[in-house]
Amino acid sequence: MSTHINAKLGDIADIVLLPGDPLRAKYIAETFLENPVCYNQVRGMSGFTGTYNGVRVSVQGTGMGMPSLSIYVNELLRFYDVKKLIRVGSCGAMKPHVKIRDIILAQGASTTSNMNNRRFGSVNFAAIADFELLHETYMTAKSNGMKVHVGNILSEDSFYEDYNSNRNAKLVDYNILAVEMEAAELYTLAAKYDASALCVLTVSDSLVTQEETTAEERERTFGEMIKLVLDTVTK
Ligand SMILES: O=P(O)(O)O[C@H]1O[C@H](CO)[C@@H](O)[C@H]1O
Ligand SMILES: O=c1cc[nH]c(=O)[nH]1
Repeated sequence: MSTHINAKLGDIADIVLLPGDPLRAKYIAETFLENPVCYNQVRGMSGFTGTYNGVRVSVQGTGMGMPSLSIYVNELLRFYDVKKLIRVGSCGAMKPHVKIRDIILAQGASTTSNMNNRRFGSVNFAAIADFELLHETYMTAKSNGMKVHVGNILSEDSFYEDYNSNRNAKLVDYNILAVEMEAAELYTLAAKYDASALCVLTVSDSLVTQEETTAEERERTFGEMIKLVLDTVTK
């Protein structure tokens, strides 16, 4: 048992999917996993373990933002020996060619967060995905005929920013595909604890066109992303 996760060692699988929303964790467990068992309800941040293709997989909500994700990922890595962590999140598209409902594999995560400044001082640590996990997920997508974007994203500290600021224009020039709020911390912690991590995102809205998906559409397209990830990690 750790401070924020009320589970015994062994209750949580080696492979954990990480949605920001704990209700999405419940939806994923109930829709995609066989025999899901809830191992955590502390603060309503649900965690479940079940099987997919006969392989044990867990799904743990992380909350929104890097400080919240950091708590859950630290505890999964330090106290539950988790080896593979795949964030399954939503994001806002920043480039015009990235459309609503598209899927992004975040090869790297640039960040505005102060968490890495505190860790590394003047060094700008490059928070990157695990190469094998990224490659395997990309190959699964290709063999399923799915189009995915692969590239650099922005992990932002606050949701309500002025996204049309000059800063964002600069980031777009430098090929930042989309914005979300957790990947950089996930990648940094995975590097520290020698684990494999990847962030897979579905575009829920566009900062370019101001379009948004409906809740129903989001559920359906998130399903495509979840299946891609589960098919990859249970091969
Ligand atoms: O859909 P999730 O996984 O929560 O991800 C995105 O949505 C939240 C903001 O609405 C942030 O957590 C952001 O990263
Ligand atoms: O963090 C996020 C997630 C979705 N859309 C955004 O604009 N930002």
